[in-house]
Amino acid sequence: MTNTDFFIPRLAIVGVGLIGGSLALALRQAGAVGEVIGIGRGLANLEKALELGIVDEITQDVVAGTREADVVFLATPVCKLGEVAAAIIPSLKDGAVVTDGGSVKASVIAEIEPLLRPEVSFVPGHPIAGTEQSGAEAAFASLYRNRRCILTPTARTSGEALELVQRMWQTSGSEVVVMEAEKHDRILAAISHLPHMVAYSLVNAVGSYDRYEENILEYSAGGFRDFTRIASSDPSMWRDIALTNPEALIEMMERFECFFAELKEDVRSGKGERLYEFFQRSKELRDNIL
Ligand SMILES: NC(=O)c1ccc[n+]([C@@H]2O[C@H](COP(=O)([O-])OP(=O)(O)OC[C@H]3O[C@@H](n4cnc5c(N)ncnc54)[C@H](O)[C@@H]3O)[C@@H](O)[C@H]2O)c1
Ligand SMILES: O=C(O)C(=O)C[C@]1(C(=O)O)C=C[C@@H](O)C=C1
Repeated sequence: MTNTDFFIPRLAIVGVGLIGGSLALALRQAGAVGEVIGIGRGLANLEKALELGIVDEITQDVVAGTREADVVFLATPVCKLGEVAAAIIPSLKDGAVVTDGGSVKASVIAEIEPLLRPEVSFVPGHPIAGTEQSGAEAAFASLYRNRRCILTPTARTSGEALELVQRMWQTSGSEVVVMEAEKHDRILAAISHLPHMVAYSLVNAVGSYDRYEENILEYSAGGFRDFTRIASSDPSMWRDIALTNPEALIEMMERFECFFAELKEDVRSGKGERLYEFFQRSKELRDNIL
């Protein structure tokens, strides 16, 4: 049943995992989509998506699956987005809108924009929502509810296409924010990419500690587990993100190193007052997010 005046007759999702699958489910739940075609490489995952009612049709042929689509959502790992766009853009129908959900924007735009032709629009996007799980089975309809979705249009993005993609994310429950790709990449390096690097490092540092002949991770309780949930995220996704946003990420890693080095010095020299102030400032910033 349709409960919105926004409607996409034919939506193609390339990469029916957590992000692509959840968009399909959210739009279906809102009655905002007609047919959904799921395109991917792994047949087992596509069959699961069909069985779960995420998509109506599946194919491993990316050109055939996208040819008649009104909107194509690219939800593959970041390093595959350009390759997929190059394969499909020549055969998309006139007026088709391509958008993506990649976690990094400037490198994706640099790859995809030169491939465009006047009849096909591209709206770069990134839903700021996710979990540490992947694949179609991890998808759920409410993933984007009350989350932000950042769109990073360029001078070549048509206003009409931008509005359509904006409405698509709003229909999925998100608040849409528009900004430049470079600003997006710097903000995400700080708020998302750095925390993943820290979590992966922490688990490796603690997990390889071998002073005792036992696995000390088994002693982990709330603190360690809450902090490191994201270290269970897909390693190939995070390899791609690190490779495609290195400048902004290194800037944030260096900033983190400075804070950590100061903290270490204050611990070493027993500066209780400085430690208290550091923890207090951090607590206030963290408490204010909620
Ligand atoms: N997981 C998150 O928290 C999150 C949040 C926001 C954005 N993103 C971005 O969304 C994208 C997808 O992430 P995800 O978490 O849904 O991953 P996922 O692994 O759950 O899904 C990706 C899917 O793409 C398929 N795929 C890989 N290469 C392909 C190709 N060449 N052609 C077609 N299909 C291909 C995979 O088989 C998989 O089913 C990534 O670009 C990621 O950076 C992820
Ligand atoms: O909640 C998580 O598990 C996430 O990692 C989601 C998260 C994030 O860092 O917040 C991860 C990558 C994205 O591109 C967007 C969101």
